[in-house]
Amino acid sequence: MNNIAILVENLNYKIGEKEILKNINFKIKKGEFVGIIGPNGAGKSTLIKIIVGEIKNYTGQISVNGKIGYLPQVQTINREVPINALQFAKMGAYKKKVSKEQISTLLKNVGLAGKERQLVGTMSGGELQRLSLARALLYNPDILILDEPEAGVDQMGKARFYELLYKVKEKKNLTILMISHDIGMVFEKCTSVMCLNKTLHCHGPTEKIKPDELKILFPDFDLWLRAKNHYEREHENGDI
Ligand SMILES: Nc1ncnc2c1ncn2[C@@H]1O[C@H](COP(=O)(O)OP(=O)(O)OP(=O)(O)O)[C@@H](O)[C@H]1O
Repeated sequence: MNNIAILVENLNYKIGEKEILKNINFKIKKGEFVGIIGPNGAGKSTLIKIIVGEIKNYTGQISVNGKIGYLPQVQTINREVPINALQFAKMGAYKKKVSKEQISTLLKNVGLAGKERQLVGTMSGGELQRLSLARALLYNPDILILDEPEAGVDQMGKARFYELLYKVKEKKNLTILMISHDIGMVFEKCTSVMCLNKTLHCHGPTEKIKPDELKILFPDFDLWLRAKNHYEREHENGDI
């Protein structure tokens, strides 16, 4: 288990008579950046909720080696609560004492320098996403789990965020598990891919997943190709 971050064995989960996840088995090694893809209703969020401990009535074994930092979707964050970026980030520290300077440095590292006093409700999707990352990092996780970080974030914000994630992963030797609907971005940034649709259809290093395997899962595969071409056009000058 030493070099394994997450081990899932014989996982099954039902809601009533409906099978949501069926016989899921996989290992994620430390330091991997894994993208979970699959159609709507495939069970991706359910799998993550099981790994982070939100859902408990499954059968099978889940072993997690390290502390998990969890980033829910931006849309689930309540923008009505009148708190500023500093207060929001500080919640990630739980009971640990952190100084304002520590948080300010972290905000700077995620590209939010000087935004300490800005109300969370007035932030863009991209800013809120990076603020959530700062909050999760304050907890010093070994494993970061993200549910659709691109939701509510524009294409450039998304590319910047994935680039930032990759840098943080390298610097802190994190393992990342991320649900995404942006197949193009997953193939650009992740080291491996998991294709889920109730069962695990394919799992392996990004370069070893064959387009034919994805075509079976995604009727709108052509859309992905268009998204990929768009991404390449936007990045032809090497900008992030
Ligand atoms: N509380 C619930 N009661 C009944 N069915 C549920 C419940 N939560 C999830 N489901 C069903 O479980 C299945 C998997 O849902 P889940 O949210 O994990 O899928 P997903 O792959 O994350 O989908 P999406 O990409 O649309 O977010 C879906 O068919 C969904 O309708």
